[in-house]
Amino acid sequence: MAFELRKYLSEEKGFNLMLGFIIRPPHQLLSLLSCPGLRIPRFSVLCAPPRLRTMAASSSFSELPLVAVCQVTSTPDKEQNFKTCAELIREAARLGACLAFLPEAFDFIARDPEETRRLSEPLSGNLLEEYTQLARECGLWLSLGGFHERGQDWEQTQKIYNCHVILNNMGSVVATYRKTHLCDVEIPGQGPMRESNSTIPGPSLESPISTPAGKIGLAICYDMRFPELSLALVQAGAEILTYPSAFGSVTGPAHWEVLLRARAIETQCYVVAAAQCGRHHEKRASYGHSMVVDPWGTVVARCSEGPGLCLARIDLNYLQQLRKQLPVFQHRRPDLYGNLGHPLS
Ligand SMILES: O=C(O)CNC(=O)[C@H](CS)NC(=O)CCC(=O)C(=O)O
Repeated sequence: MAFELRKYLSEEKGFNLMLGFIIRPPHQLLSLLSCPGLRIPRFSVLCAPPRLRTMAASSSFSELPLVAVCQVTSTPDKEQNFKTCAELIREAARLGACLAFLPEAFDFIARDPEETRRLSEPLSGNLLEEYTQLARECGLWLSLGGFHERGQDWEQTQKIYNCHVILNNMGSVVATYRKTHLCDVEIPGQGPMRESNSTIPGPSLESPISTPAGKIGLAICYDMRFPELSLALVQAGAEILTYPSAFGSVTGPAHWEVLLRARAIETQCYVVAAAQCGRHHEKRASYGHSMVVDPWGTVVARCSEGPGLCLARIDLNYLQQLRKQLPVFQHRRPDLYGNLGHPLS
């Protein structure tokens, strides 16, 4: 994959590339591609390792499903945001991804709750229709990480749901999850976050959804702070956990990577976190650092600064092997602390 991509970027796009290799236990070979001079769409690709065992088996590394993680700076301009996301999604399709992940608030980031309400749409609105067409045109599955959704109860409540939508490659909505933990926090230096001013918490968790890359468990941003949720999702069969985010610029450096890697290690899942980055408007900025973590806890792909995308291969054989070698789910003691993360009904 690295070489295909390298060839594509250097021959067709004329980019200068650096290729590096890092060898680390357990016998993983990381191939690193980085392209410092790129403008949008910019790539930072740290490819999931062609593990020696996988290489020895019949399936080759380049046959594993490839996923793309898109990083953007949403503003209140919905049309411009769509253009940026569409460009990244088309690039992901050209690079051979089967699934592209967009961050929370990929549709817009407003200046205040009033503007959030005004710009919101129902799932049956124009914006979702445009993404439906895009998914079809590109033949790509899409994780739309946090759509400001006018739900059934909009007329009474005048509040929205923060809705993670999965579209299949025909553009059909195959899963929705409405953010259950709302971010009402005040961190010095970051500006207050009062998500519940405009948003209603979702009523339920959703069963993981089968995709060409694996079974995806749905969550959003602040949800990553609640391991009970990730344990519930993995016990319901998740292989990939997703945390599309607009993470704060103060909590980001301290918590972002640590939380994502912890969720990956304790659930033995891949973790995909598409993030907002940079300044959205005068009052708000996000941390960025979109990444994919493998079930061992290794960051196998990460975006560089600014809008762009990164890619990773999902190796479910490796995941199964690791779960056998390190069987933490057989070692739990619910008699001592209850069954945190009940299986979903
Ligand atoms: O406001 C919107 O339009 C979309 N929603 C968000 O951006 C939400 C609520 S303000 N952001 C987070 O949950 C950040 C969590 C975070 O930063 C942390 O857990 O440290």
